[in-house]
Amino acid sequence: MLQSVNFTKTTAYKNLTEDFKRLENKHLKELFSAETNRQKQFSILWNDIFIDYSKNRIDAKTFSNLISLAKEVGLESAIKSQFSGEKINQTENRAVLHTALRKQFGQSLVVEGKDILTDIFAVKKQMKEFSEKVISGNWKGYTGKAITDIVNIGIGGSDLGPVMVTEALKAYKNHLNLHFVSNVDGTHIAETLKKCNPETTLFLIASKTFTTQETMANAFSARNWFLATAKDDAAVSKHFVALSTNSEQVQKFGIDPTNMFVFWDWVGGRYSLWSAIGLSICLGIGYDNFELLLKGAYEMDEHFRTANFEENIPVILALLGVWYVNFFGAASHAILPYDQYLHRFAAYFQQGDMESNGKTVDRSGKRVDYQTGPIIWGEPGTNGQHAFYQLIHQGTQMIPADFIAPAQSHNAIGNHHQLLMSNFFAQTEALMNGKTLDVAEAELVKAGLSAEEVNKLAAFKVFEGNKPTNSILAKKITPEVLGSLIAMYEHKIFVQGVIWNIFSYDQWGVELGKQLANSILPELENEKAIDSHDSSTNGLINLYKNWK
Ligand SMILES: O=P(O)(O)OC[C@H]1O[C@H](O)[C@H](O)[C@@H](O)[C@@H]1O
Repeated sequence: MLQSVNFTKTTAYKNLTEDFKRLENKHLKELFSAETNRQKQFSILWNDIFIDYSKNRIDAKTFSNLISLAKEVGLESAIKSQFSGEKINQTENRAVLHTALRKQFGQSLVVEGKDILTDIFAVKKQMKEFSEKVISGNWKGYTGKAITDIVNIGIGGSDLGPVMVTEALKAYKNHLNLHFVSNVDGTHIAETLKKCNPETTLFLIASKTFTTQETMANAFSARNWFLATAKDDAAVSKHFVALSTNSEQVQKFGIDPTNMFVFWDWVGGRYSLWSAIGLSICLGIGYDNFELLLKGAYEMDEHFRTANFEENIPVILALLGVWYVNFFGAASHAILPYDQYLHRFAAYFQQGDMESNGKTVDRSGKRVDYQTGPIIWGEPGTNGQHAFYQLIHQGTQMIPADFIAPAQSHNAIGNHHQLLMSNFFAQTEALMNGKTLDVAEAELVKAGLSAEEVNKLAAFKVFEGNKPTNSILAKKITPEVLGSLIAMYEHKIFVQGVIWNIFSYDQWGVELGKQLANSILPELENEKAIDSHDSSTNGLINLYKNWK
């Protein structure tokens, strides 16, 4: 079981406090000139991924104290607990075993006396056979036509992962058109169905619980739309399949149990793309590529599980994050992929990270007196450069950022990739070095400005620099590399949760809004004025009722 340790009371934390005093006002430029082999010291080449964390505000001593922190909070045994299937998600009394889904054929994992890989491999086989049948055109719709369009209906973890992965691996896409409907806003399903033909559309109803309001509403609307043309309940089985842990609800909805792809309560929603929830991935890029994605994740699992902390990528990234959140007071962390295909990567980890570590109560049930999970955000470069990088460069907040780029593009058109990469390299360099007042003045003088104008303008052209970044350079974004990158962030999140002494695998914080929406829903169904809430909520509801 996970130990409950307040990391701010450890010796390592005390030492880090001293490190902070030493480094708080030290410029990264100074650190680089003091250590000529700094990149070598603070980087890891692993498979086809290179992690350069040298542009961080640490020195060798801080690095070693951060590693000690991981040791002191019992990270080693926490990793063992997670991988072996202990019920570390204590508030839900569940194991956390998305890593089991990535195990390779021929392996086993016995949890509570049962080899859980037997069931996992059985579902994978079902996914392989089904996806191959649909892709080849052998799976026919109710009028005998092959499937052309797949609509995944799901939300949160039953949507974001498949969306992100199928976008990231679009270069591997086959002929099937993929659509994702998540929002309960009728616009989402309506606009999607406009593009589909009921005879050739396959719906995947993706929901771990099969009770999620948004997903069920969209699923019922999709079925009504389908039956309006098919006019035969028996046709549903050729066009609707379920990805879920809840067979009872799946059957109630009317989906044939043979069309159900199961997973288990030990797969957290935001960690479920590796499970049956990944069926849309198999359909979109083929089962073999899905297996490669799992393989890449498995390799990262093995690295995380076995590498010394000093060489352990997720552990190091997590510790650097803690360093900025808890010592420098960073409130957010940016994920900035220089790859258009990764345009949903940051959005995916908004759920992955913020739903996991957005907690205020520690594992003993007490309110924490330190900061926990940061706000995760980001957009692909170079678009972000022309939008929000201003604040990263010259704003008052410290925003540690991960820059991710592939050395090889899937679309080598002209010199596009060189243009992209020149920006990737330039940004972290600029964030680190900044621009001094002297340089800013000299540039203005060179541009022919008068002394007075130089004096007026120079301050605005100064970049303090000293902004920490990680550069994550991959050879190419293949399914395997993507799998490794996703698993890398998953483990980073876990490590941070262990250090912050919080439960990373529950998400009680999403419940209150759901509860209140359920109590408000019947109030919207009649014309009566509402007075059961505060004046703001009553006023809003009543105005809505007047206007609708
Ligand atoms: O897969 P489902 O059971 O439909 O859940 C979908 C999503 O909704 C929940 O409210 C949680 O916030 C998410 O963690 C989950 O992924």
